[in-house]
Amino acid sequence: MIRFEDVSVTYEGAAEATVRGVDFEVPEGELVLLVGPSGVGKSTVLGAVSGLVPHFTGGTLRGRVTVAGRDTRTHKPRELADVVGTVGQDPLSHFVTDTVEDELAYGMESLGLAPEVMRRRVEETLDLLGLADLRDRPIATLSGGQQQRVAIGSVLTPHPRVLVLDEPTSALDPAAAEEVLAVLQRLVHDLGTTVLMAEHRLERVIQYADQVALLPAPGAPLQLGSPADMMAVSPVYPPVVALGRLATWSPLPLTVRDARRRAGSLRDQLAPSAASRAARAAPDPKRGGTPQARPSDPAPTRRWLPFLRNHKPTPTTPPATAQPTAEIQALSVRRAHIQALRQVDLTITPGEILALMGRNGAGKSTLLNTLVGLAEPTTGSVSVGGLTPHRTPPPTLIRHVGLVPQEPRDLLYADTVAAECTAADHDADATPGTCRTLLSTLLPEITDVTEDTHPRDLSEGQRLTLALAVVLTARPPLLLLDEPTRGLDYAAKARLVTLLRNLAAEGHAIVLATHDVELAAELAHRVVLLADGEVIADGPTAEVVVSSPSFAPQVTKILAPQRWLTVAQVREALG
Ligand SMILES: Nc1ncnc2c1ncn2[C@@H]1O[C@H](COP(=O)(O)OP(=O)(O)OP(=O)(O)O)[C@@H](O)[C@H]1O
Ligand SMILES: Nc1ncnc2c1ncn2[C@@H]1O[C@H](COP(=O)(O)OP(=O)(O)OP(=O)(O)O)[C@@H](O)[C@H]1O
Repeated sequence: MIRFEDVSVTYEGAAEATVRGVDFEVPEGELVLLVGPSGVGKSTVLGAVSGLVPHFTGGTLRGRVTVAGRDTRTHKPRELADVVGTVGQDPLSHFVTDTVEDELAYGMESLGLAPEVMRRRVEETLDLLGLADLRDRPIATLSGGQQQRVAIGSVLTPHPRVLVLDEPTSALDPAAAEEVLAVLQRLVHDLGTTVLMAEHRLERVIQYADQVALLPAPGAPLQLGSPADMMAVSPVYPPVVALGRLATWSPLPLTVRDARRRAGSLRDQLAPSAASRAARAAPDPKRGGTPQARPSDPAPTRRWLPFLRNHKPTPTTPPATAQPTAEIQALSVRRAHIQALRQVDLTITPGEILALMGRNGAGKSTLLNTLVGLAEPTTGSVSVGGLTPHRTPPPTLIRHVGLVPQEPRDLLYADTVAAECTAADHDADATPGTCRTLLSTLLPEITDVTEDTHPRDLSEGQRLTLALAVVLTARPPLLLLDEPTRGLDYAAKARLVTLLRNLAAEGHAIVLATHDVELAAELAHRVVLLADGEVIADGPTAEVVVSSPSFAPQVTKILAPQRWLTVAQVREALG
């Protein structure tokens, strides 16, 4: 159904081809997962299937890509639209109409389907993707995850034979991701739909793949094989595989269920450390709970950019006497007729890393927005460093709080990476070069990107890192990140974890709104769960996530009833 014959793509101005010698086939009715580190060219391969590369992106495509027998060099994307449905990384750029129902119907209208067929498929898709309650809503008022579900729904309704999906679950909560993937699997199994999908959160998707197409490094040949074979050699792999590699299980487990079946002896080996951890763990006086295990590395340095040194500082529990960085009291926010937050109380203290979790639409972004003055309290109060955010002028506020938004492009407005960094230095009154240094430290590969690259042409991970560098340039005591691991591979995520731990050790308070349960398990001191605008749990990470089937990380599920959160903890305990 999809055939690549010795394909290489070179973007304009690039010294070398982004992908080269790509040669593989995807048979009809298979789901193939495209795996590889950030910036390796996954979106480029996907774009070559939908025709967006090179017709829309520019550059040169050598070799041949055919989809259902059509050559994508000679067929423009719209001439492939009846066969290929594409969801890119940025749902907003997809939408052509204003409301959910219109958007679901649009693709079918352009193909001239009969009104009764359109009606039926819209209803089916609203049900399948849990969008029925949102059918009349303007798309612009939906949360990030709700928008992503609409974007997926809008490509499903025309029943294309081929689906090309670039990180389709990146903004979805864990339960919604499972629902969407189950729908895709049904299409593959029941209708013979062919799916080519790139996704960084392999823990969510690997079990659905028939085959894995691996791009291990820039310019390296693409390898196609069974998920287990590819996971044995891939530089990127989910925690279940990391645990399998650590325990030398063969074949490698790909699901929590597989791993649980083999975990008996590992649990036995870990039992003494689990018992001694339990005995050591003193109740946390501040929160009345058991603190999670913490690395016992050297004391943190006070230097700015300490992550330059590759050390793991001890996450600090803030002293009880510390002045709060931010305080939220009885906060309610109404947006149009939607009650986005209800009576939220939250105190954020210096040095703490707090993960805000909850289903799509629970109110996480709204809460972050109130902290940076982008949303106003309807009732209640918000105070950051003693200031009321929505009444504070931005030049003052950026020194107190910075938000890396869900769509980094909402923050980036210059035409080049260099101009973006210069503007950030200027806005923050920082020494020229501060932003650029931050950027290269966060993402060493950024040196491959010229100063003149348009932020739009960066890969998703690169763009997010640029936005993070821009925000950090002003060194705000409160750093907010909305879904920061969207588009990041495991290595970039590990660098982000080190960076954020070090910032916290310096006294920065960090709040992450995230659906990435593995990130929360690894990084957060505390998890606040929101449901329908209300706080339903607030406590140490281990306590909040352990009891939740949706929010527990893979290692916790595999090794229960012992309470381990990450592979790193298990490795340390095994010595
Ligand atoms: N339109 C474009 N013009 C110039 N360079 C581009 C363009 N699109 C992508 N690139 C570059 O090509 C490389 C591969 O990008 P691509 O988005 O395909 O990688 P990716 O594997 O999908 O990355 P990620 O996982 O971070 O999304 C990156 O260095 C990127 O900067
Ligand atoms: N401008 C708006 N007008 C009306 N309703 C809105 C607006 N922005 C958000 N909402 C609604 O407020 C609720 C909370 O949205 P919010 O974006 O805070 O959720 P979230 O928890 O961040 O979701 P996600 O995980 O999908 O990003 C949702 O029901 C959303 O549809």
